Amino acid sequence: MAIFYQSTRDKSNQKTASQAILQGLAEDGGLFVPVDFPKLALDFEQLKNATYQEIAELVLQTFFDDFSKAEIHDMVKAAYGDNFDDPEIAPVKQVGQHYLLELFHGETIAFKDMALSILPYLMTQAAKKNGVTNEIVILTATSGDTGKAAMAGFADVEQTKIIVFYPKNGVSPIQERQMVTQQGDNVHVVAIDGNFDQAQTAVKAMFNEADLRDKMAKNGKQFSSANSMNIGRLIPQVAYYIYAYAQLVKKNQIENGESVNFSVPTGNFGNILAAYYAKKLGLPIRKLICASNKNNVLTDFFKTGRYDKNREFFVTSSPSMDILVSSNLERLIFELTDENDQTTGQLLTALSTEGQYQLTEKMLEKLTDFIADWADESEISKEIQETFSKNHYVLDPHTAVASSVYHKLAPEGKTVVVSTASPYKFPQVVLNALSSTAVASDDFAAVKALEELSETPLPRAVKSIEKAEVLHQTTVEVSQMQSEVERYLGLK
Ligand SMILES: N[C@@H](CCOP(=O)(O)O)C(=O)O
Repeated sequence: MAIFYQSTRDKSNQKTASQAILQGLAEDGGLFVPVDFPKLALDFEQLKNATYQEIAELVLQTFFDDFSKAEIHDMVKAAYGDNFDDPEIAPVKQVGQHYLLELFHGETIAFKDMALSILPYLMTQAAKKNGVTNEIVILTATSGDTGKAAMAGFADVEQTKIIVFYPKNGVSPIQERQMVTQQGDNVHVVAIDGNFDQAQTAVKAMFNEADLRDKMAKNGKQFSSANSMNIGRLIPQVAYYIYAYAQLVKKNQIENGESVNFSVPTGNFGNILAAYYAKKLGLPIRKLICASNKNNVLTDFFKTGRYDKNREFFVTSSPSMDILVSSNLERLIFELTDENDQTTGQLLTALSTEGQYQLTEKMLEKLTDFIADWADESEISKEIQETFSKNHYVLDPHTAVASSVYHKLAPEGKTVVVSTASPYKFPQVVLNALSSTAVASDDFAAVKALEELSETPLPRAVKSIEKAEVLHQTTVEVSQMQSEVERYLGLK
């Protein structure tokens, strides 16, 4: 059965998987979702012995069926190899009474590598498949992790250019250094005087700005996305939920068929939506814990059905989650409206014009798969400190949010906390949580102090940037983002 993808704002706008990946965002501003959601009879007696790569192949073959099995096999093999520093790719560790799914063993030590190591292959193969000879310009907004992972993935990939926008004062010093030292002839990273929401809104607007699109086309270029609005970013993330479950069965931690919870640090709603898609596919999941930091717009949404971004935007110690407009929620809203593209469009228009929308009672009743809460800065710090003193395990601040919220909600059943980044991306915050006396003059001093204190191996991703040359220093106002894109692409 061929799977088609429809826009959440116009169901008649349908594409094959490869076309949807190439496009990134639908012309009408909507996000692509499967027309018929696939189901799999997941046999964990077999899957418990599968490698990460085999599970990734299964997931990609199921969702992206206009790629051949051989193509998917080759792409998976190239994407998940010794670029990961753990042969298991996404190991599951027991910490106390729960489990941690470590998603930070890729090149840029954040969970974004799980999808961005394969997206460049999917993109270039999709271009071939559809006879697209245009240069594909990957336009990306980041609050810290996506940007570096996307650049690492697309650096020097033929027929592509990548442009990344990040909030100048809204990422950690290590995240920023990872980005500004990125090499590659097709890579451009730009700081903005604004926050992630402003960056993402401007990026989305550029996709569908008619004049810009024409100019791009006349110059043999077209946009795509490396953010989770691109279905090609989202679906590879489904694999690690299935793999985690298979590992728990293999280690006799759960019975085959037993439902588990996943606690997911949530910002743009991509990671937790991938978990929800895993559940729809057939994975036994009890509750999805949507864990937020002080930017707790999603906690309020799940508790009340009102999405209201009219609130203060906080810069926190978990910057990748500093988001008030969670893009992927649109895919869930589309389902809550019984796939009504008109209603979805109206709610999302209300969000951009009034900054809020309210679900009906009927829609709210359908939100049973999720529970939600948030952690403030002192709870994050306490969680890092307690996890280390009890288990000698160092959490990064994002994972600490998910762990803290898991402890707060204490759901029935076994829980996997999704660990989305290495603590070495946020050394000052983690060091301060672990020691009240340690002082570090800068982030690399904090890295060293943290390494000594925690005896946690230092990843090569951090070692390699300490002395690396800064290659990108552009900063623009939000209102100048489009003109910076045009300048870089030689469109003016
Ligand atoms: N958390 C993100 C923000 C963008 O999210 P994405 O999953 O849609 O790429 C980041 O680190 O940049």
